[in-house]
Amino acid sequence: MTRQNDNSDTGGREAVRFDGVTKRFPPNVTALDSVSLSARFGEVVVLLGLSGSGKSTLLRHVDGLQLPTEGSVHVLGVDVAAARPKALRRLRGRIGFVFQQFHLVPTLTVLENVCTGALARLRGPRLGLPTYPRRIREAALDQLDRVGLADRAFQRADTLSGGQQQRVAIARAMLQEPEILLADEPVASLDPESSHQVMELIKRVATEDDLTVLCSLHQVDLALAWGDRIVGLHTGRVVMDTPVADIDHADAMSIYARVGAENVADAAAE
Ligand SMILES: Nc1ncnc2c1ncn2[C@@H]1O[C@H](COP(=O)(O)OP(=O)(O)OP(=O)(O)O)[C@@H](O)[C@H]1O
Repeated sequence: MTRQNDNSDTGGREAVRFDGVTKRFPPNVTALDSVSLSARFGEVVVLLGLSGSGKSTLLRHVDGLQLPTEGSVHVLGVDVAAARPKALRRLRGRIGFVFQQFHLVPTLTVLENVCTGALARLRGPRLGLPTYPRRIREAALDQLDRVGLADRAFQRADTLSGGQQQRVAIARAMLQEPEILLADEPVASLDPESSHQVMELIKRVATEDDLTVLCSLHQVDLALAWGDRIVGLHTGRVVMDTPVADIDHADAMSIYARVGAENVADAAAE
């Protein structure tokens, strides 16, 4: 599926834009410091940085879970801080999430877990697979097929491996037909092989669906293998914003070296 984007509400090809975003938490933490960046449709942007550098805070600004202390965030053409509750709800419906801990319901079947991705679009609670409309069940099965797990549809979610559970979580997110996918350390709990499989899948769905992905990672090799662009954060500042094609492993590692990172920031400012 290739989405035809209506660029009238997306400000051209930008799906996400941060302009001078600073986020402070009391009493004196600056989690984001004058962050400006943008992400285009279909682009996989990987956020790298030390623990505490601001990656999760940045992701939480995309769906308005947190609002900037200064600056602005535009997502799919919507000024997130200025959006009314209804507009914010609608915007959130266009954003999918994948988390480190998968957040599946362990006792439900794999297929029902995927179906829950449609809950925001359905009225009223759903208890049990038959309570979902047939078209949702079929679409969920299609998404499971896409992530290579259609044959596991009727197993309990907790009988799957970690890598498989994350693929189910991606199928659930994709059932929502999002335009943006936020992935907060999606492979942090996985072994190296499963990590590559999950990142390969994220890259594939992004390409197929013209989906914008913002994904925080701690593994430079995965960022280089599956990202289109790397944004490096260091104490809340963007110290690198570079297409993957233009950097090598050593360049990317400089994000983690305090002195190296500051040099990159200084060079970028010159
Ligand atoms: N709600 C909050 N209240 C106070 N401080 C916060 C809050 N959320 C984040 N912080 C602080 O903001 C800074 C950035 O945190 P954030 O979680 O964004 O980093 P991170 O790069 O995602 O780290 P990790 O890789 O460990 O997940 C940290 O100093 C953190 O303690």
